[in-house]
Formats: sequence, C-alpha cells, structure tokens
Amino acid sequence: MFMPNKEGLLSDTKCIMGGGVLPLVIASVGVLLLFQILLRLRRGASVQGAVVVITGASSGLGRECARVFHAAGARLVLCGRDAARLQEVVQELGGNSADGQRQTFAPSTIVFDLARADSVGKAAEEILKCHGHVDVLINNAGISYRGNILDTHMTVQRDVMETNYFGPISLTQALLPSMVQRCSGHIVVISSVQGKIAIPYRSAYAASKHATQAYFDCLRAEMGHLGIPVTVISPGYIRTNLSVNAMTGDGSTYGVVDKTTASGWDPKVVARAVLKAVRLKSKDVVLAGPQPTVAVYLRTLWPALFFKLMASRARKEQRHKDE
Ligand SMILES: NC(=O)C1=CN([C@@H]2O[C@H](COP(=O)(O)OP(=O)(O)OC[C@H]3O[C@@H](n4cnc5c(N)ncnc54)[C@H](OP(=O)(O)O)[C@@H]3O)[C@@H](O)[C@H]2O)C=CC1
Ligand SMILES: CCCCCCCCCCCCCCCC(=O)OCC(=O)COP(=O)(O)O
Repeated sequence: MFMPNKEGLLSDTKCIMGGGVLPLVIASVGVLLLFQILLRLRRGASVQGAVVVITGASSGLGRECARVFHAAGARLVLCGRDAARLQEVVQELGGNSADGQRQTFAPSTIVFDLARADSVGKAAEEILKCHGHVDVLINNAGISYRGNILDTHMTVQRDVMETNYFGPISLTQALLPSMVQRCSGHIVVISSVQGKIAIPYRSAYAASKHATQAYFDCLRAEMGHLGIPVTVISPGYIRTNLSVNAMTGDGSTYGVVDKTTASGWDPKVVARAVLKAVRLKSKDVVLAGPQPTVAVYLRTLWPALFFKLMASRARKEQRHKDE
C-alpha cells in the first residue's frame, strides 16, 4: 500500500515547483503583461473625417468634446441654443488645416432648443441636408435640478425631462433612419452616475437620466444586428456650469457652484474618455471615483443598505437647510 510520508510530499512539491509550476507562473504573468500592453495600444476606430454632431457644445463637457474631437480630425456639427457662444467655440478651434500629420476641419453650427420637439426635427433635417449623413451623434446637452419633491412644480419635472430625455431621443430618432439606411453610425449619450443611482433632492434630474439609460440600452439591443453601436457614458461630478444652470423646484435658476461640482473631474479628462469610448465602441462606461462607483454596485447588490444611506443623506441635507 502506498503511504505518502511528509518527506515524500515535500519532495514532490519541490519537484512540481522546479519542473512545472514556476515556468507556468512566469508564462502567465508574461501573457497578462502582454495583454495589458495590447489593451493600452488598442486605439480603436479613427474619427478622422467623420461627421460628429455634439449637442450642448457651447460650454462644459460639450465644449471640451468639441476640442478633443476637432483635434482628432472630426468634421464637427456643434449644437446649442446660443449662436454667439457657439461661434466663440468655432473661432477658438479655427478653420481647415493640415499639419502633415492630421487634417482638421472648420466646425459648423446649428442653433436649436432640445426642449422644443418641432425645432429638433428641423435641426436634424438641416444637418442631413448640409452633411449628407452623421457618423457619430453625441447627445451631451443637459440641465440639472435642485429641489425637494414636495415643493417642485410639475412643470419643472416636465421641463427637465424635455431637455434631458425627450430632446435627445427625438434627435436620435430623427437621425437614426439615415444611419440604418447606410448600416453605419454611432449613437452616444452623456448620462450620469445618477442614471444608475437616485440621490435625494435630484428627482427630476435622476429620473431623466434613468430614463435615458433605459432608452439607450433598448436602442443598443435593437441596433446590434445592424452594427450601429450605442454608448452610454455615466460621469460623476465634472467641473462645469451644470449646478449654476440647474433649475430649482419653482423653475428659477439655482445659480450656485456646488462644492461637489467645483471639486469634480476636469472636463478635459472626461472629453478624452468620451473620444476613447467612441473609438472603442464601448457600450456602457462609468467615469467616476470610488464613492459613486461603490454606490452603483451597492444599489444592485445591497439595496437595503443603499436606501438607508440615501435616507440619512436626505435627513442630513434637510437639517443643513433648516439651520
Ligand atoms: N457637470 C457634471 O457634474 C456632470 C454632468 N453630466 C452631464 O454632462 C452633460 C453636459 O453638462 P455640463 O457640461 O456639465 O453642463 P453645462 O451647463 O456646462 O452645459 C450644458 C450644455 O447643454 C446645453 N443645453 C442646455 N439646455 C439645452 C436645451 N434646452 N437645448 C439645447 N441645448 C441645451 C447648454 O447650451 P446652451 O445653454 O448654450 O443652449 C450647454 O452647452 C449633461 O448631460 C449633464 O447631465 C453628467 C454627470 C456629471
Ligand atoms: C468608498 C466607500 C463608499 C461607500 C458608498 C456609500 C454611498 C455614498 C453615496 C455616494 C453618492 C454619490 C452621488 C454621485 C452623484 C454624481 O456623481 O452625479 C453626477 C451628476 O450628474 C452631478 O449632477 P448634480 O446636478 O447633482 O451636481
């Protein structure tokens, strides 16, 4: 009968380490490193010469996206409600040029209000008339909100939904048939971490971003067989004017730079991540620090704890307001 003794086992282990396992470990680490290097080198599709429509291009993240996509050689169509501010962006980016490495193109602009369904349809027609097609639509424009539900007018709930949800989906649906016809195109939407978790005193905003996430998830599934990618990007706080421009419960403008916004991510960093997501045709990207990222997982994996944390956050904010 074979009775393995301590010594025998030890010598067997030595034999495995010396003869088989160590080279295997080294080979695996090597493969992993190579994989990491390949991932870093993977640049994905180029946007050189691509017609890229960016909504909300007059400020914040949209403006930075305009800079980044322009430098990458895209033919930009910049959208916003304020013609003068859009022209400022055009002036800054400059005209057509080629530096031997990359050709860049003078952007065009189109002025319309996303909250007005008629103007969205007309804008889409004009874009197609001028450029023939759209390669990438970046639904970036949006507005935030501050208020408690009890004091918020229904008109405000609807207005935020018009700008953040119905506007982007109207533009998408108006441009989609031409993409389907060509079996080519890419739809991107800038949602928010608040499209995945709802935090107190943001009902209108969080609801509009949750609706956005759901609609574009459906669209991705429906466009899959046509090869039209759909990318939902969910940033955490970004240093822009979003909180300043936010609506309050009575429809007035909030007008305050919140600490969370002021200490948010640099919009340049977020814009570069948007370009990367477009090149790699990513499906769903969260661009946030550890706290919001953990919160997103907590909402799914341990909802009871997440709801407790949100209720305590609401109480704290209410106390702070009462003081
Ligand atoms: N800043 C942040 O912390 C975060 C922002 N986001 C999202 O990023 C996106 C960009 O916001 P951000 O750059 O931060 O904010 P800004 O307020 O700086 O920019 C918002 C842009 O949206 C445009 N816009 C607003 N309402 C309308 C409308 N009715 N019709 C057409 N355009 C409109 C504005 O253009 P104009 O006023 O000239 O018409 C402006 O260019 C938004 O979707 C926002 O929800 C997501 C997560 C975090
Ligand atoms: C590391 C341990 C963390 C434990 C997790 C506890 C949960 C903490 C809750 C964190 C909530 C994060 C909210 C983030 C919200 C956000 O980033 O929103 C982005 C925006 O769209 C900002 O718009 P706003 O108008 O609200 O400024």
